[in-house]
This record gives sequence, structure tokens and C-alpha cells, in this order.
Amino acid sequence: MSSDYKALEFPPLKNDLILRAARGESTERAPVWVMRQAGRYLPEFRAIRAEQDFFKVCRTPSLACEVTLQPIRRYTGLIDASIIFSDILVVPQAMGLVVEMVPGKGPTFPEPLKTPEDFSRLNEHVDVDKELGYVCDAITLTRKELKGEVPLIGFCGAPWTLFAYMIEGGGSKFFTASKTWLFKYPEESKALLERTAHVCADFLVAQVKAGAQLLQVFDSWAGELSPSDYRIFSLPYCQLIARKVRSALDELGIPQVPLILFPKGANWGHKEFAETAGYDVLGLDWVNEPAAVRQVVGNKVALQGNMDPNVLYGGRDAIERAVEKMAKEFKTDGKPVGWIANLGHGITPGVDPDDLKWFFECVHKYSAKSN
Ligand SMILES: Cc1c2[nH]c(c1CCC(=O)O)Cc1[nH]c(c(CCC(=O)O)c1C)Cc1[nH]c(c(CCC(=O)O)c1C)Cc1[nH]c(c(C)c1CCC(=O)O)C2
Repeated sequence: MSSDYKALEFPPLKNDLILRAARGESTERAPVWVMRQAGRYLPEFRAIRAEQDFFKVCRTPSLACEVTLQPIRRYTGLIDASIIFSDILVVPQAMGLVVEMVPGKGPTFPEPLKTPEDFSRLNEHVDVDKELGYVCDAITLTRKELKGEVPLIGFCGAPWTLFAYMIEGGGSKFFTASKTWLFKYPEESKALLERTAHVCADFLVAQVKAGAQLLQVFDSWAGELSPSDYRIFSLPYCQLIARKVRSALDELGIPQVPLILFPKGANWGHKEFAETAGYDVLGLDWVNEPAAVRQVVGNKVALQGNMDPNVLYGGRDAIERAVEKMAKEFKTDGKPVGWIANLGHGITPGVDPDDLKWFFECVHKYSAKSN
């Protein structure tokens, strides 16, 4: 056992529902959490952000821990997982690029990568313990503070999604700059994707050593690529991450943790991902019919998702009806089997926190075996 593996120091876990569902097991009800559950819809989060820069919160373990725990405290007994407060863009920062969170604009790279010559601006070798040790410290502190209430999820962005940010310099509508790279400099693009994948894998292993109990890879821009381009420029690097994480954990003598892949929008590929990506769970967005996806993936993977986050603006009746329908579609023979309830993407800033509470209550009710 690696001497810096922290698991033995933590309080025993009291709620392992999400771990069982991630392994594909039948559960008494579906576990539930939501992407971006620590975020601007919470007044207690906005109060911290009014005082502190976004990346300052990420880099200060006590603040990251506090913000991670906010939804857990508010929704005690209703929420089945925490996710460490951080951002996918901490990896490009560790690789040597500057990223700022600009109010009203979102994440911004003042100097994105323009051509492969800009590789010289990236760090040759990234020591994740040194560059991203603050995330690991936040994870260790949060595991202690959670007192075993619910498991803690670690995460990173998928190489293609990070590549798009590094080249576009921020969010994008048409992905012209990043796709220009794919088609004009395919070999250099693959080199950058591979380099990023190694940093992601090392970072995920470090997160597990620090105390993360599940890992999610966010491929938020998966749906921007054609299936054949996805097979060249994204899937191999998601596979590399899964393989490298699993073999590193084995080598270190650390028990495996469930891996979740969220290939948002790549809804043509679930069967292929279930069979070849190497993940335990696939995240679905709301443009999917859960029963149809279950049919094509069989019991190879667990599924996570998938209510449209905007339903949370529709009031209690709309939320209840959508959850009832979602539960019915995800269940196998009337039971939740290998299903983690979630939204189909992150929760948005304008949601009333009490409406999210109602969403959790409806999931508890409608996902239970008898409902
Ligand atoms: C693409 C992406 C990013 N970051 C992330 C993704 C993948 C998930 C997805 O597709 O939504 C992942 C992420 N970002 C954040 C988390 C924290 C954990 C959680 O509660 O889920 C996670 C898992 C915090 C955050 N990350 C961000 C916020 C809000 C910013 C703020 O506090 O000002 C939070 C809570 C900022 C961010 N960071 C990023 C974007 C697009 C934005 C939003 C910009 C905006 O709307 O202003 C990059």
C-alpha cells in the first residue's frame, strides 16, 4: 500500500448508494447528485464569491472544502454524493497557460494556443503533485469534514474539451479555431491531446490517493465532433485516461474506484463507449431516451442522468412529472439497477434552491423500487 494513500485515515462511509449503483447493482432507490451542485444558484456560494476570486476559491483548500460542503449541508439526507469544488481548467493552468474567470464572460485564456509553435509555452513535464497539490489538499480536507456522510467525487476535463478551451481561449459557438487545428495539424493535435491525457490521468490518480472515491471525466464538447472525428481525437484519449488510472491504482495497491465518462452530446456512441471506453458509468444528457440507451448498452455500464436542467425553472408540477417519467424510463423491470440520478448537464445560476430540493425529494419517491 502506498504510504501516501489517505483512505485509512478517513471516517467510515455511511452512504454507499452511488458506489453500488456505479457498479451496476440494483439499489433500494437511485442515488442522486447534480453537476455544479456547488454553484451560483446557492446564496451561500454567491456570498463567498462576492469576496473571493473564482480560482482563489479553487486554490484555497479551506474555501474549496467549505463550498463543496454547502449543498451537502443544505440537502442533508437528500443528496448522495459530493463533488470537489474545482474546475476542469486547472489542468491547462498546470500545463502552463493562464486562465482567468471573467465576470459575465466565463473562463478566458488571455493567450490561447495559436499554432503548434506555441507548444514551447507549455511545461515540458507537469508534476501534478506540485502544480495541482492544492486540489488534492482540498480533497483530503473535504473527506475528513464529510465525516463519511456521502462519497466524494474527483474529476477532470476530457482532453478534447480541454484542447478546445486551450485553443479557442474560452467558450465557443462554432469551434473554428480548435477544429482548424484538428484538420490542419492532425499530428500535432494528437500530440497535444496525448500530452493532456497523461496529465489528466496522473491528476486523477493523485485525487484518488488524496481521498476521491469516484472519478468523472467531463467531455462537455463531445457532441461537437463527428463520430469519425470523435474516434480519432477524443475517444482514444478518454481510453488512455481510464487505462492509465486503473493500472496506476493497481500498481500502487490502491482499490479501484468507479470511473464515469460524460460525453455530452455524443449520443450516437453509447454502445461503442460502453464496450470500448473503459468506464463504469456513462453520463447521459437530456437528448436521450434512457430506456433506448439501456437497451443498446445492456448491463455493460451504469447510467447517470438525465433531466433537462431547465425543467428546474418549470415549477414543482413540471419537476415532479419529469422525474416520474425519467425514473420510469431508467428502471429495469420497475427497479433502479445501475442508475445514478442527475441532471443532463450542470445546474444553472437562476434556479431556486428549494426547487432543487423538490427535485431530490421526487427522485427519492419515484426511483424507489415500488414506485
Ligand atoms: C466546461 C466546464 C468548465 N468547468 C467544468 C466544466 C465541465 C462541466 C460542464 O460541461 O458544465 C466543471 C466544473 N466546474 C465547476 C465544478 C465544481 C463542482 C460541481 O459543483 O459540479 C465542476 C465539476 C465549478 C464552477 N465553474 C464555474 C462556476 C461558476 C463561476 C463563478 O462562480 O463565477 C462554477 C461554480 C465557471 C465555469 N467553468 C467552466 C465554465 C464553462 C464555467 C461557467 C462560466 C459562466 O457561466 O460564467 C469550464
